[in-house]
Amino acid sequence: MAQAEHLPSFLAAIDLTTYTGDVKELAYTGGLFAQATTSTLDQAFAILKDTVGRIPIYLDVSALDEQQDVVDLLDAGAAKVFVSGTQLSSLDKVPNLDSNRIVIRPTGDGDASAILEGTSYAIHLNVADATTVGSILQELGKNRPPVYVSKAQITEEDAVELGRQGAVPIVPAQQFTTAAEPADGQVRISRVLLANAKSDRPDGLLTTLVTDERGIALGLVYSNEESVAESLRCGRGVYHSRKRGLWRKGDTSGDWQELVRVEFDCDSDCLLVVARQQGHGFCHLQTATCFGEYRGLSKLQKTLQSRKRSAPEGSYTARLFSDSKMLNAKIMEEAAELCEATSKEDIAAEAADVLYFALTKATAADVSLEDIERNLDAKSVKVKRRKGDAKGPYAAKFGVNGAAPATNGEPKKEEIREAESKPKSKEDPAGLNKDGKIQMRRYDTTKETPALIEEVLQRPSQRSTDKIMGIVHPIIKDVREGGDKSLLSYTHKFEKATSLTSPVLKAPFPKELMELSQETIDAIDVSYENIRKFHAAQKDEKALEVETMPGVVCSRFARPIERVGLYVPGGTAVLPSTALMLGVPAMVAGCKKIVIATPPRSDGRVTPEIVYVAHKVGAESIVLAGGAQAVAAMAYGTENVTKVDKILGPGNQFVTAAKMIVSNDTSASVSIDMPAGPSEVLVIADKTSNPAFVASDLLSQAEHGVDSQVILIAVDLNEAQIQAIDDELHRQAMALPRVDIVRGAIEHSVTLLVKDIEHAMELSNLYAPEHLILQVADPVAVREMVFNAGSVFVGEWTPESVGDYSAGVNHSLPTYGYAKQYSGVNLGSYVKHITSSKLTADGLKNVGKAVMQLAKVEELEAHRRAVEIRLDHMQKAGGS
Ligand SMILES: NC(=O)c1ccc[n+]([C@@H]2O[C@H](COP(=O)([O-])OP(=O)(O)OC[C@H]3O[C@@H](n4cnc5c(N)ncnc54)[C@H](O)[C@@H]3O)[C@@H](O)[C@H]2O)c1
Ligand SMILES: N[C@H](CO)Cc1c[nH]c[nH+]1
Ligand SMILES: [Zn+2]
Repeated sequence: MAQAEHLPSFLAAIDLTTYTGDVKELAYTGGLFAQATTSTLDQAFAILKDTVGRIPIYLDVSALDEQQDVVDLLDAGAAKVFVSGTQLSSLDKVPNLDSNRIVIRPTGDGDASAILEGTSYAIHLNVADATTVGSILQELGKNRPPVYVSKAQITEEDAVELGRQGAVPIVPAQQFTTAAEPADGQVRISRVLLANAKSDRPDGLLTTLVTDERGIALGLVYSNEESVAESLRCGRGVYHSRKRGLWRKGDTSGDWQELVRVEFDCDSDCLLVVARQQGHGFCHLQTATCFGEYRGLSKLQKTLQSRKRSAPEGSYTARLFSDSKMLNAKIMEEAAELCEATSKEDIAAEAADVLYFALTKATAADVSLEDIERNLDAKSVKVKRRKGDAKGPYAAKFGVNGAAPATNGEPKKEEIREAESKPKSKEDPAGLNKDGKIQMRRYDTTKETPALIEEVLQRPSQRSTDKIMGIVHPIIKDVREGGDKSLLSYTHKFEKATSLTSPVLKAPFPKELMELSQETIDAIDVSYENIRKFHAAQKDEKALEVETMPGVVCSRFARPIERVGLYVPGGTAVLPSTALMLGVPAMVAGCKKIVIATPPRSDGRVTPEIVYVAHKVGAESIVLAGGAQAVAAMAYGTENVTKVDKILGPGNQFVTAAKMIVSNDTSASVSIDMPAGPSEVLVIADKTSNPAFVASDLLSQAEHGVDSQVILIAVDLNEAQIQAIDDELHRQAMALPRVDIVRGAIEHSVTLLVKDIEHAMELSNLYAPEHLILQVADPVAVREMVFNAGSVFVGEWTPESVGDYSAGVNHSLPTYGYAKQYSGVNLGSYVKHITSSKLTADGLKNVGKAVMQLAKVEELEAHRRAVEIRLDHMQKAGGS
């Protein structure tokens, strides 16, 4: 499926060696395209610096040898980079790099369609003629990725035709013109810009939204080719008035507009003109917009700008503008108050004050909101993220980033902690978990309200369900309709496994795909055997039989679910242990077809450990796909993926949402195990616990993902004992390879101080953790008090990780509080229970009266007669 993306109407190719910065008319629309080579790198950085946030710059970097140069160019704000296939495979591994910023540049033009087939990256085609492009585009159909096209001798007709087909033509900048009558070989900007325009009006006019640079709507007008061409020519807002024809805004009122940008909306039926309004405003009523005056920050900016021009002498604003020391003092004062604010209202009020004084400082220096937002946008495209640690005196002041807390009147650590113990809201920014020290926020339940404790026990917020559903529904539909081809294209997109040609690996699995070290084989074998034993013991070997009345025998027997689909996550970590946890019970239960789905690596292969487990449990196939697409393929089946009856296994929000959707679709006829999402653990520790053990258990779940959550309930611990756990947590975390993930998880993790084990268990049952660890004096007795938990780990010698891998219990467990109503995966998850009843004649005589009476009550006469007819028959037979 093509990436949903807003494409420019064209790119104007410039030569970095001769570029002088004169791109005025071209800057109003489209983007600039240039070749960055080792010798033109400096110019490339210069143009990016010059245009960042104003003109999108597209760079062909296929001649650069150093990947770091490419990343630096993206960091400097390049909109997209055009890369070779070899560069792509290494760029793939760069964290935070948005795949939408990469365009693949196949070499040669012969087999472009073959290269395009199945890829989800945008493509740059360098072709001989427009007809070839036309036919390639047609062949690729609507769902193709974005295509950029350049051509040796490109004419206006070529560019227009390409635009019509939805491709982005690349035209040498010097060929572009704003002249009404172009000379030979020239290309009119307005024509290419409007190539794909669609008017939904009978008069052919284009509905035009006019906004300011902040995106605030100024008004709605109309345009046509003539007005657009004129607008580009003179750099002003020019429109088409239905009464007066060509309308150069401001010619009579003086309220004219400086043109900033012209572009189309997503489906090219509405033109967007971004303009800098001069004079009173856009509206004929002399207001800023046709919808009234500005509000919020725009209004504040307008007021400050006008005060700067003419503030009454002695007024407060005039003082602020003229006294920079006073202004700086106000900014610091308000920032400090914002740090101290805790309630929603106070934070809103203090943040407003900070913004007011900050904007005053900006206005004094002629810096506008638009400049500030451009700066924010430029930062948002950075690939290399700043660590964002607090610096210098501020780090010391708050004792973060390992800095010693300041003395000399500055708050000491104990003072901060003291402040911490005051009632606070969940989002309290003064929480101890600053990004330097890895530390959980701490709440004393004897001092806080129960409502606050319940609030802090909320799971980390997940992306909105609507948003996730909005992403997942189309994926499911695509795979259901497009089968293997769609499934593959999603794998190419998400897993970047572009070399993969078949979405399924069928058993018997080739030996070379499961080559492992002997230690790994031994470890898998030990775990396999323990999991097998524990799950085999859960088998109902014999049917259950109960004689409810003399001659009335009820029984229940189990049968395996025939075809099961097991989802083994593979996004943030490869989890062969999950393949064991799902595959072994399926095998023990006797499921006939075991299908395992897991996202492949970018080389298209599955981790050998997973292949080995699949082989051991007798899986019939491995679906090389992840996410919602894998779930859909197993729910509905495709040409090569076997349809299953039940889908089991944990996964991220896309996987969980897809499981929910398919299980609700009666036409899919598929059930699921449970919602199992981000890992979590709750540890209850008392004075007998070992701080290092406690910290290690918390960290073992925190390292799963930034959305994991870990909770410590400290039972009657004193400050030194809690501090010992905190210190251990920080020390051990800093030594972990996944420390960044841990940091993210700890952000929304908490320590709760309670007085006794009863309160600890009350909170634990309320939270219903996926894993509950009891590091307390009498853990077996405390286990009796557990009502809601996925799996319990009893005593100091039972780390949670033994359950994750090898003890024999299952690690696929309900999260997010679902332990209140769901069990974790167990043998019962793979079987159905069928009941049967067998009556003798006496049995029917004994129970028949009750049946007939109830059937009568329900007025279901046929039910009643089914008994009566038999009883009559017995009577006749007995009488004869
Ligand atoms: N509760 C349990 O028993 C248990 C056990 C193991 C793992 N887990 C949890 O399972 C989760 C695994 O998540 P994961 O992400 O590592 O792997 P995953 O395999 O669940 O998800 C990866 C897939 O997500 C899809 N995806 C990613 N971004 C997408 C996007 N923007 N749009 C659509 N699809 C997208 C891709 O298809 C990708 O293949 C973790 O939260 C982990 O803690 C839970
Ligand atoms: N703790 C996870 C379940 O929440 C499972 C797992 C797999 N590998 C390591 N841990
Ligand atoms: Zn784990």
